[in-house]
Amino acid sequence: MKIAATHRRNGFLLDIAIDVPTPGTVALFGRSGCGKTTLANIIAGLIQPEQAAIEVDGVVLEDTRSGHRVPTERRRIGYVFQDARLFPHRSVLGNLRYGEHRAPPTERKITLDHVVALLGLERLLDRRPRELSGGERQRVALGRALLSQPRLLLLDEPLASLDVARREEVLPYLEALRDDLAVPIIYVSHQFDEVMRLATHVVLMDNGRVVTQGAVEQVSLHPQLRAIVGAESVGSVLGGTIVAADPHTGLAAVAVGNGTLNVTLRTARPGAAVRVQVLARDVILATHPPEGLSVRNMLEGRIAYIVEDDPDADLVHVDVGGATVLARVTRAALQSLSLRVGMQIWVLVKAVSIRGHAFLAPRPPLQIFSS
Ligand SMILES: Nc1ncnc2c1ncn2[C@@H]1O[C@H](COP(=O)(O)OP(=O)(O)OP(=O)(O)O)[C@@H](O)[C@H]1O
Repeated sequence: MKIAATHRRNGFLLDIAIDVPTPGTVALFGRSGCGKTTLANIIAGLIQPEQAAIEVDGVVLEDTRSGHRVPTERRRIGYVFQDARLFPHRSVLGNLRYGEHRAPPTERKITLDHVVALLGLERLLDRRPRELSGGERQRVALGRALLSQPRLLLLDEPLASLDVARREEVLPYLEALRDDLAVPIIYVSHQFDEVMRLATHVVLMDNGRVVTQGAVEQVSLHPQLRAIVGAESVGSVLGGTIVAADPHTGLAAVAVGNGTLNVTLRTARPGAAVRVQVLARDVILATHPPEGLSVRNMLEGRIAYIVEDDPDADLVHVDVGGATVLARVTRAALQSLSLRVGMQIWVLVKAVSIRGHAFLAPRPPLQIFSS
């Protein structure tokens, strides 16, 4: 998928270039007003930009240089907004059928049965949208978009109107959708925990431009992230593999870098890929391997960088064997421990401070063809 766009509006300039392999989930992440929705609308064909070159899976949707422009209704983009925008007078099934009818007959690969099972809609089919919770409405909107057989799913903050409990309810469905179908997804968000759970590629945007883009692990270390998520939420995302899982305690041992972290994971399966986030404020550094502590998570590493965070504290980047842990350390502690680049160091973190999510990389699609 290649997306390049330049667009000027009321003094705001959007100037973006993204080139990522498909399928996958690309998160457009940035603070309010940075241009995420503008870019999504350009991709959908709802805004005509000054310049654009948009190609999804080898199909050119727009190329302003040659004057080629596929009209919005023929782009085959499944656009899901913050509010579900369901037809109020139709049942859930009727809304799903509407999506189905929009699909070109030759492209009907994603079936109604598959979508209903994937999004857990079995018991809701006869209901009207007003009889659904916000999370259920979003699941139906996702189903309707999928049944239009999109070449791209464009999800613009689909969880933003939901409370925390409802968001948690919908997120596993989004994960299932990402892992089960080979439809490329663009996911607009300003919640980093959603990005960490869903994205295979993150585009960090600021003021209409790309600050950085790449894997979540890499983007989590970028200094400009702090301005968006806040100093308290700065932390590194580490990719790992589950080596052991205890269903009784809910704790899983996750191999990360050259060590192991114990992480609370609801659904843990040995061998599965996971991402864990360790907040910089929760990390303790020790210059010698400590003994007699209750903390069970300890990684050995070397200090790679020390970056000023604010007038009183620094962010210490510790390489723990190919992965990086961030630690927020006061200037006073930095000096009293004589921390410096290259130094051997032990990283300690409480299991409850680690957020973990099972993560499956996209794989070839299941057999979802109608018989
Ligand atoms: N219809 C419009 N007319 C003029 N300017 C607009 C319009 N919509 C958005 N803008 C401006 O364009 C810029 C980008 O807005 P956009 O909605 O794309 O940002 P965003 O990152 O999606 O923000 P949010 O997370 O709040 O939805 C902002 O400066 C905004 O004020």
